[in-house]
Amino acid sequence: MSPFRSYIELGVMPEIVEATEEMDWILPTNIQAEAIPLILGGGDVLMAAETGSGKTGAFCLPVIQIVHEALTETVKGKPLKSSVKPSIDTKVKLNPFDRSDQLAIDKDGLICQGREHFQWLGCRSNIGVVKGKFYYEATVTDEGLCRVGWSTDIASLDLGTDNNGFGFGGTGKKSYARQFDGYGEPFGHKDVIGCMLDLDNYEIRFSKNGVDFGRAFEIPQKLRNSPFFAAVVLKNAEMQFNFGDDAFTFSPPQGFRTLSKSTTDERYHNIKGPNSSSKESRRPTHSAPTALIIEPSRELAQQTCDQISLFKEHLASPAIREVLLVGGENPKQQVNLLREGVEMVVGTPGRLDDFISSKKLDLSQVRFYILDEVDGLLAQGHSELICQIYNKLPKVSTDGKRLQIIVCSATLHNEAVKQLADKIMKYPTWIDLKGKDSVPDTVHHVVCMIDPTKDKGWLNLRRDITTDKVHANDLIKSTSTTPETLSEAIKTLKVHYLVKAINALNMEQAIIFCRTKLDCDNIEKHLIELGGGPRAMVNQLSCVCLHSDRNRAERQQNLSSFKCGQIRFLICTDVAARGLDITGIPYVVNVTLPDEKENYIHRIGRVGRADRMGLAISLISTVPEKVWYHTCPSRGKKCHNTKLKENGGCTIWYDEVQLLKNVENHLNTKVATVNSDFVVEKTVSGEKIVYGGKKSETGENKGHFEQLASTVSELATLEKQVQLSFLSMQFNRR
Ligand SMILES: Nc1ncnc2c1ncn2[C@@H]1O[C@H](COP(=O)(O)OP(=O)(O)OP(=O)(O)O)[C@@H](O)[C@H]1O
Repeated sequence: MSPFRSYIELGVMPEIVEATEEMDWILPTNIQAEAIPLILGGGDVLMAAETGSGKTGAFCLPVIQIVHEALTETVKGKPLKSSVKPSIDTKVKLNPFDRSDQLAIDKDGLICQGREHFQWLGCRSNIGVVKGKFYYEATVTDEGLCRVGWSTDIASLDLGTDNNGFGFGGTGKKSYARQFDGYGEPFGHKDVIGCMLDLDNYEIRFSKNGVDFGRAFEIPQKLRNSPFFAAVVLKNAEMQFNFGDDAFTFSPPQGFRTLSKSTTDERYHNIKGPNSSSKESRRPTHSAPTALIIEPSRELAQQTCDQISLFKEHLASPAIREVLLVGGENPKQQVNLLREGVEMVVGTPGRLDDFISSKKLDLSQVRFYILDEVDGLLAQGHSELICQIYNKLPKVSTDGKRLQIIVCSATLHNEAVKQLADKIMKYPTWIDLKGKDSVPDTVHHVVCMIDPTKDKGWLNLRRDITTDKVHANDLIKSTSTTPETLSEAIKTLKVHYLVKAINALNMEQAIIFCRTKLDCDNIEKHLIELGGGPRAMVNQLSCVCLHSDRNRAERQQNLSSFKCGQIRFLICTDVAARGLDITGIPYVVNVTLPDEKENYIHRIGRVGRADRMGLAISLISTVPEKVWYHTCPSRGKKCHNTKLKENGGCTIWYDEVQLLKNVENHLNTKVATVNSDFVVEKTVSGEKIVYGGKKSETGENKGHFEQLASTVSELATLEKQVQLSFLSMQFNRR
């Protein structure tokens, strides 16, 4: 798709476009150009795109638009729209209003998919028949368990488990009233099952790949006046249906007709469906949002919430109300806000879990379930919560719209995400701009190897630099080269090298990532001793910390003073690795590599955003470092157990050389090395790159306008040629 389509062309409403223009978003980014139409079109979407590529806008813009449209209709009391109106539809399809919640049906109503491993999910056709002899075909399009057949409209969706439905299952069994008897033969992937209903002789039979197995059931007397519908039930399987609109794979037996050719007097419409004629004005339900967005950190949730309030700025009344539900905020205030009414909720897992389980948040109206930084949420252990929330969401809303699920991240390429998508998403579209996790070309990243066997400087630094006390019980001797001594040496050298890098590159601002909260605190302490710290705003080393031991107010305050440039250095744990968007930050320093390679990509992606250039430097120890790994109940509070984890303690040996290899393998690239003088001379077209500056200014890449320039000039030349040839034709005619 061309990256030059405007927001209007993508279908975004003018009021929202006005807001994007005020933010200087002239054209959609590539991910926005791909995702917006898909979301507006009602699809489930998995968005994989580099850090800083504009994913927040890609999901927020279309969701806000749909939420606003729905709200306007609700408040004005317009008739509820329905994408499928079973009572008037003349085409035979699977009925989305007569199915198990989690069963997915494609838009044509001919394919259905159940992804539950432990639960049967069923569905029936929208049109049934009351007389005649009918045939349809069902093909197994994905391995799994399935039963097809015929049932009345009051039968259980778990076909064949009550007195109103007749099924034939893949294990070669027919079932009625929960009685499973051998019949025909087993079937599976790619087999075509013919389902025959004979209401002249009151019998049901089945065929497999054209082989008729003969009578399976005699329809009992009490059901002979009931309408019969095509029915299916699946367990982690998929089936495709042909009710006769397409040519059958195997011809129906003599005398049987297709369901789609049934006549009006033979037909019976399933009345289950949305109330398509309600004109009653409805007020939005309190505490019941239309969109639910989950973010892995409070800061990111706040940021997304702020973006929503910018995007909705010019939307006419009724106004969309967004509520932030994160820990550290007063829950009473949050409850009050919800009670006033809410359309969009942005929250973090813990607080959302609290509010949902205590029924303070009503999920009955949710139409959009959005998992931002989904792999991060899964890595934090929230897979179960995500599924629990999903199970509570309505799969079709009161106005007949299906639940849409959107997940995104710069690092979507992992098995856990795929498994989650299989479980909860319905025919999702993958938007994968690169096909693998990658680093944007605006982000340069280098490593500086630190070898304590060569750099003995740590001996003199020990008294000035506080380390994490992992070696409090070890004998650290200047003369020894034991792993413990080298590990302690590296802890000291890392802090020293950090300050060296800051000075060498004359860093205006940087985000400094540490592995633990304690490391953050120790570095802050050291920078304060050097004259910096939170209160030394004008100092070269002014800094603040951001990690989960700091209270919400301090975290907010620290982030905002860093964002507005009052403070030069933000020292943080991986709590700030993902999503935080601060334009123009020139540098990231990884004092220690993260243990998850994905977080390396997210951390370094805090620079090189919104068309700016950025440099990430990782300090890598050439020797193993012994670090805290608290598994104790207190999670490290007052824990001094320096024994290794395998010996019942709370430490591990950390191997950064291996971690670097993992990152390099994942990105399929070698990360460049810099010396301890930190001279990083990157030039493009002879010009030195200014980190923090605009990419287009450095000449490395051109912005949208510059990219368009050559096309525009080509068009101008073409237009001139056309005009000249037109004039010459006119001239020659005379
Ligand atoms: N169409 C646009 N034109 C100009 N700037 C944009 C556009 N879309 C987004 N941006 C800017 O790009 C920056 C990055 O956007 P965003 O935070 O959505 O990235 P992301 O893809 O979510 O990154 P991450 O993976 O790190 O979370 C933001 O500063 C945002 O304002």
